[in-house]
Amino acid sequence: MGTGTARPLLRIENLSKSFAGTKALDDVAFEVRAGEVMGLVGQNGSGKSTLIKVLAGYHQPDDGARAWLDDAPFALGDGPTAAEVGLRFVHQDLGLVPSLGALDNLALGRGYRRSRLGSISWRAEAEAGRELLGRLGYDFDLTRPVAQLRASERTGIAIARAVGGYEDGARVLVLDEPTASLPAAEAERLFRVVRSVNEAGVAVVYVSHRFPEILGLCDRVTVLKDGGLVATRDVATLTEPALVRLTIGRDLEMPGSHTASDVSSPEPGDGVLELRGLAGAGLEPLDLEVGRGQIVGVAGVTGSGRESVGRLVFGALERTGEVRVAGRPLGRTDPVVSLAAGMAYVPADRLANAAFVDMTLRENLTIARLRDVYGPLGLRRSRERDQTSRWLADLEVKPRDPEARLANLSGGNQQKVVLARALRLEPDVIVLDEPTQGVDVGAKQTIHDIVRRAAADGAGVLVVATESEELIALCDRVAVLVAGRCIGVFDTSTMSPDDLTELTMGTAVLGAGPDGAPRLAAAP
Ligand SMILES: Nc1ncnc2c1ncn2[C@@H]1O[C@H](COP(=O)(O)OP(=O)(O)OP(=O)(O)O)[C@@H](O)[C@H]1O
Repeated sequence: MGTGTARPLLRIENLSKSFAGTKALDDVAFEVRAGEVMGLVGQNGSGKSTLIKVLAGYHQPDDGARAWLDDAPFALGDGPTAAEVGLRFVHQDLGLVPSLGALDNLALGRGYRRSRLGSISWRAEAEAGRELLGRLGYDFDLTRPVAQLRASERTGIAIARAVGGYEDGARVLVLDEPTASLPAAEAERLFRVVRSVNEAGVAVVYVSHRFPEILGLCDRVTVLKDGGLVATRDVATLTEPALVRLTIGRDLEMPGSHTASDVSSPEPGDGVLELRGLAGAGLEPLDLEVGRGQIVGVAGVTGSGRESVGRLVFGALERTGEVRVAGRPLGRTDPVVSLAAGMAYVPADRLANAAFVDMTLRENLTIARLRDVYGPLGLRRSRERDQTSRWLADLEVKPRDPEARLANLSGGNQQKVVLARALRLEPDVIVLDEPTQGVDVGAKQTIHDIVRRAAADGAGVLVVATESEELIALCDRVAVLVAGRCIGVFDTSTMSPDDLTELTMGTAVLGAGPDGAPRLAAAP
């Protein structure tokens, strides 16, 4: 935690922002004190990103908003002014060029250091880059394409680029869900980076749906709901349930433990999804079976092969081995073949791979199967709208308007629409890659319930996820990948999230204790 003082560094008052038909922010006040890490939380669509985008100058606020840095007023809604007063941003899309190394990415925006003759001074670049990333605790090859680095290292580069050498006047660093796609081990590393930036005198605004992070990292937290300010609290006075209550206005129900016994217990061999020697893209041959009514997870750190599994199963990546759906092998490696066989897939990067951002929610939802919204006179909009409205209500999507454009929804709400499209197909097999990434605590529970319901209705579900808590809460069994290889498929009823994290890091193995019960031991 930071060394927060009572002195306000950044202050915003009367901040409202209206979009056509939506008031994304309504008379919000927000303050960051010198030296502190300030959390910003709220349900999907509560206005967090809008607040950050107004600060960054991407959106103009409505009239009446006022802001100060160190008691000096400045205009909101203007990018150069934001940069000038010392506001720095790392957005969820880190804005890195994947094929370039850290040095080139650090130079993006500011330009390269040059010799007196005007040529790029690579030596100066390398020294400065090494020094800067070294201060944040990183030591990797600065010329290696960032696509080949760990996710936390990429985030580190984006942070290093944002704060520069600190000498260039960084006062407040805003991090928008920096750990959304980081597994626990890598998130820990990032926290150290955040702390070291903070200790160097830069205040931090930290946006996250992961409340343990907020409680562990922040000094204070501001909660938004429906565009309005709910509360600002010292985290020392809060517990996780209390923060949940402030955020969603109610307690979380205790997760109902999912058991496949809700439906007829699948017999061995009743696998609706069978993977036989599935391999490709960093994954060594994997055997796995998912029965009807079962939810099976895949865990692994970045680079373990986890990222490829969903796409390999669905046929979106070239694979070897066999994938069977309801006993029948999928002939070709082709998503069209997988869909026709009764498999639906929700990819992790929904915007790049699953969303038609310029289309309406109705179009996004029904596009995967139009036959049941077709009548003799063509597409029946009213039927489409009815179906869409039902799904939007079921998943608590905001706004509930089937004619809203997907681009205008908050990130978490976009995720729900993409998920609804897959579930609407009533598939035999559902493959979910990071199903609740960027989704708020309440919506996460809703999504888990819906996935459980789909399983109870007889689907087989494969969930690939970075969060151990999520896998333990949702799955019956979890396959753990380490360095491309599956080290075992574990029963989640005997395992804690920490056990699972340790297994993914290769620092523990699961053996049998004296009473025959599974127990963790250090890896040999
Ligand atoms: N460009 C836009 N046009 C219309 N409405 C928008 C636009 N951008 C955001 N909104 C709406 O403003 C509200 C706040 O969205 P915002 O993205 O700030 O939420 P958020 O708290 O960041 O959510 P998440 O946790 O899902 O990222 C939402 O109802 C969203 O649909």
